[in-house]
Amino acid sequence: MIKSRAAVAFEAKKPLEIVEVDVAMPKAGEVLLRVVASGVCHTDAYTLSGADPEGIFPSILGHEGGAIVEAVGEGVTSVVVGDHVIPLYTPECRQCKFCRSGKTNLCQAIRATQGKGLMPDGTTRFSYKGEPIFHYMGTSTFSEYTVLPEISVAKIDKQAPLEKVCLLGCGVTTGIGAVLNTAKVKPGDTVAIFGLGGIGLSALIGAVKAKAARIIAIDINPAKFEIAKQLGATDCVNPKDFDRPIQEVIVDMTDGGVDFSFECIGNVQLMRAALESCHKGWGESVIIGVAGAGQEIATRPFQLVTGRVWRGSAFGGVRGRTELPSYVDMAQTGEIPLDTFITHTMGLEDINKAFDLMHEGKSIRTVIHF
Ligand SMILES: NC(=O)C1=CN([C@@H]2O[C@H](COP(=O)(O)OP(=O)(O)OC[C@H]3O[C@@H](n4cnc5c(N)ncnc54)[C@H](O)[C@@H]3O)[C@@H](O)[C@H]2O)C=CC1
Ligand SMILES: N[C@@H](CCC(=O)N[C@@H](CSC=O)C(=O)NCC(=O)O)C(=O)O
Ligand SMILES: [Zn+2]
Ligand SMILES: [Zn+2]
Repeated sequence: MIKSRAAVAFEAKKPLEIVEVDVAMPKAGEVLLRVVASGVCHTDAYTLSGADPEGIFPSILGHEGGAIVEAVGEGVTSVVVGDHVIPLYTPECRQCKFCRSGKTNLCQAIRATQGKGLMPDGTTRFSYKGEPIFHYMGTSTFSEYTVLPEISVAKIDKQAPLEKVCLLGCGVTTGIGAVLNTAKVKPGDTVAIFGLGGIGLSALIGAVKAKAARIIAIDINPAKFEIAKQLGATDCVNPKDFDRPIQEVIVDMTDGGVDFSFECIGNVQLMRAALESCHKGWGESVIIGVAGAGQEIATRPFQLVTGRVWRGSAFGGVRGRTELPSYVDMAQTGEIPLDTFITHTMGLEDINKAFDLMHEGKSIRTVIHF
C-alpha cells in the first residue's frame, strides 16, 4: 500500500476534494503508474454532474493522463518500470472478439468491470480511511498514483513531454481519429464541426489533415472562433446570429449540405442539427459528444432514407497500444499542435478551478501538473 494525493469525487455535483488515499500494489497483469499530468475533459464534468448512468461515487475521475510505470504486477511483459505511458480508457487486449475483428477499437475484455469502477478481478485498488474508492473509466488520472491493467497502457517515446502528450489520452486523439478513422474525410470534402472545445478543435485539425476544402466551425461562444481560424476553419458560425435552425443555415451555405458533420458537444438537439446539415444522398454525421442519461436522438427517418448516414465514434476509433505512439510522434514533430490546446495549467489543489473554467467557456484544456 502506498499513499497518493488524489482529487476524490465523493458525491455527484459536489467539488472534488483533495485527500491522501491509499493505493494497493498492482496484482497480476496490472501496473502501478505515477501520473505526471492529466488533462480535464468534458466527460469528467459530465460524470461529476450526475448525468452519467455509469457514474459511481466516491470515485477518482480523470482519463487524459501522461504517466510513468512505477511497479509491475506478476506476468506483466509489455512494459517495465520507468516506461512512459498514456493510460487508455479503451484498452487493447488483442485477443477478444472485438480486437480480433479488425472492425472496431472497442475492446471489451474488461468493459464490464471498468464500467462498475472496478479492476478486472472485481475489486478496487483505492481506499480512503479504510473505505473503498472506485476507479473511473479504468484510468483515474486525478490521483498521483493509479493502477491499471497492462492492456490499458500505451507505451510511448520517453522524449515526449508527458504534460503535453497527456491530451492524446482522450480529446485530441478522439477528434482527429473521428475525422480520419471513422468518417474517412477525403480531400475536397466539406465539413461542419459543432462545438469547438478540445474535441471539436481536434476534429478541425483532422479535417485540415484530410485536406477538406471547406471547414465550418460552429459554436455559441464566439471566443472560440479565433483559435478555430488559426487551426484552419474556413467559416465560423454562431447559431445565435440566426433566427432559423442552424441546419438550414449550413445547408444554404453549402449548396445542399456538407459531406461530413461532427457533433462535439453532447446535445441531442445538435446531433439532429448536425445530421440534417448533411447533403442528401451521401452526407455522413458522426456523433462524438456524450449525452446524459435518458436523452435520446430523433430525426425524420426520411433523412436516412434519402441517403444520409448517422454514426458514432469512441476515442476516434483509435487502437491505443498500437496507434497512440504514432500520434505522439505527430505531436513531437508539431503536426499536432498540442500547445494550442493547453490554455491553462495548475496543480492538483486547484482542480476545481479547471472545471469552472470549462463551464465558463474560458479554457480549451487545463492540464493538471502533479
Ligand atoms: N466519443 C468520445 O470518445 C468522446 C466524447 N467526448 C465528449 O465530447 C463532448 C465535447 O467535449 P469537450 O470538447 O471536452 O467539451 P468542451 O466543453 O470543451 O467543448 C464543448 C463546446 O461546445 C460548445 N457548445 C455548447 N453548447 C453549444 C450549442 N448549443 N451550440 C454550439 N456550441 C455549443 C461550447 O461553447 C464549447 O466550446 C462532450 O460531450 C464529451 O463528453 C469527449 C471525449 C471523447
Ligand atoms: N458512461 C457513459 C458513456 C460515456 C462514453 O460514451 N464514453 C466514451 C468516451 S468519452 C471520453 O471522454 C466512450 O469511449 N465510450 C465507449 C465505452 O465503452 O464507454 C454512459 O453510460 O452513457
Ligand atoms: Zn475525454
Ligand atoms: Zn480486446
